Amino acid sequence: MTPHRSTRAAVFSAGSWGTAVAKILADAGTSVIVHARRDEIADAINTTHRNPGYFPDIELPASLTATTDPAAALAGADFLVLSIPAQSLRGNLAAWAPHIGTDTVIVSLMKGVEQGSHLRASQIITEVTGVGAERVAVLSGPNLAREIMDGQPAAATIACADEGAAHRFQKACHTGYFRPYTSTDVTGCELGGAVKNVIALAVGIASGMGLGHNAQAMLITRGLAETTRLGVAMGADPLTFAGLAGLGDLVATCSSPLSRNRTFGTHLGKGLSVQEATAATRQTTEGVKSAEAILALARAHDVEMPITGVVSALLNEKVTLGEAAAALMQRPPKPERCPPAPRPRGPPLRRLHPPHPEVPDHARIRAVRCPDRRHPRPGGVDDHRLHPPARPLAALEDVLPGHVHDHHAHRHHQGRPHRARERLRLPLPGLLDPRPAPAPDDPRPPHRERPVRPGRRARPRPVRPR
Ligand SMILES: NC(=O)C1=CN([C@@H]2O[C@H](COP(=O)(O)OP(=O)(O)OC[C@H]3O[C@@H](n4cnc5c(N)ncnc54)[C@H](OP(=O)(O)O)[C@@H]3O)[C@@H](O)[C@H]2O)C=CC1
Ligand SMILES: O=C(CO)COP(=O)(O)O
Repeated sequence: MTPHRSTRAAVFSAGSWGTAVAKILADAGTSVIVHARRDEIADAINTTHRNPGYFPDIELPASLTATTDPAAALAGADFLVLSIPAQSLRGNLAAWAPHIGTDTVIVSLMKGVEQGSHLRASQIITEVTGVGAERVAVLSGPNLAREIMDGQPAAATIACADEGAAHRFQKACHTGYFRPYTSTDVTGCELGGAVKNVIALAVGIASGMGLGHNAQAMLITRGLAETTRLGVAMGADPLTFAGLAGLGDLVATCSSPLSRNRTFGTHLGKGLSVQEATAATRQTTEGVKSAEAILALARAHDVEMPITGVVSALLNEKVTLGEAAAALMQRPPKPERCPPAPRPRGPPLRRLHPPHPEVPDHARIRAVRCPDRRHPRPGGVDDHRLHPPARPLAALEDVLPGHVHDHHAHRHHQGRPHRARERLRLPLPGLLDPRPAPAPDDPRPPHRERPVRPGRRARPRPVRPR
């Protein structure tokens, strides 16, 4: 926490999080210049040391200055800190790229996935600027900007393929109230930040519908499970999702009324249309724009994300609130965590994991396959790719056409009415169908045990993919 004014950071955006991170950096002793897109905001920061657009009541450090000129902001910058809406990153960055220095480390604060390309911010940065992964970092964690502006303690994770770059930014933003940790798991940190926004929408919806803390905790916990599944499939370290950028951010966002995503969800849960909820929201709500892109990633990686699926369907106004809740609750029963998976037969893993520059091939394969098949996979994640769900997701398939990849249903139910599907077609009597969840169509118990001969110890039998 030693002052180091010789370190320079250019923060691109004078929005909520950009302003808060600029303040953190300045308080940590870094020399900071903010790039605002509006003259009046830049002028106010320079003259009154306040940001009237976002935090009119908070005095900013006097050392913090602002400009609307990207070249001036980027001159001599050690760090370019980006904090604009993820969907607007590509176009803006293309205009700023010529001014980025050859040694400048680019730090993304953004928690969204681009529509159409389905890329995360760090990938867009690499693509647009041509800068190598060793110079692209992300900062993510439970960081509600308002609390940080009030000087309340918080922590975050800075991830970069180059640990040295992460350490340098850690030093540049470490203050008495902000404690950054480092990591090399860029994919995991970014996915944790992007998917939690969608889960926060779901929790907000539940809260707006008047559902209680049990329901909200269920969404948080199962939301974490589906985030981890996607992350592991994309080469992330499962343990990242137990950290600040995973569970930490998920809990903060899903439980705080300060969260824009949770608040947007609450509006929907109270019966506002998507259009009305958008009109009631002034600031960036990344989950609304990212839900469909995240679902597309889930499909591409053959991962189940039922909560993201229903949120996306609600945002597209394809289902009602009651149908969405029923679709989640009437999914066929399954174990909370899948047991150790056998070595997968069928298509090689390589086909399911398209190469990615950030993750060496051997690491990707190690992340999902334990060399000793008697042991759980690292992190014990219930990973649909290696252990397909015992029963189909037919209930969800009806409300989310095309989402569910259901090998079991294809094998066993072709040409026959599906009980779960039939059930959903019935008009829902209330918010939730009070009838019991559909009985499994598969008469086999989830895990058959072999009869054990006296004197011999039972050994687990490899589970056949269904
Ligand atoms: N707020 C928070 O607590 C946190 C936010 N984040 C993430 O930070 C990112 C930014 O969010 P946040 O600061 O909250 O958003 P805000 O809505 O508060 O601010 C957005 C900023 O981006 C600018 N902006 C908006 N649209 C465009 C555009 N099309 N082109 C260029 N600039 C634009 C705005 O300028 P103007 O004021 O002129 O409209 C403003 O400076 C998001 O990805 C979010 O998920 C991450 C952690 C915490
Ligand atoms: O990312 C955040 C907290 O970590 C902010 O969440 P919202 O964008 O939902 O306000």
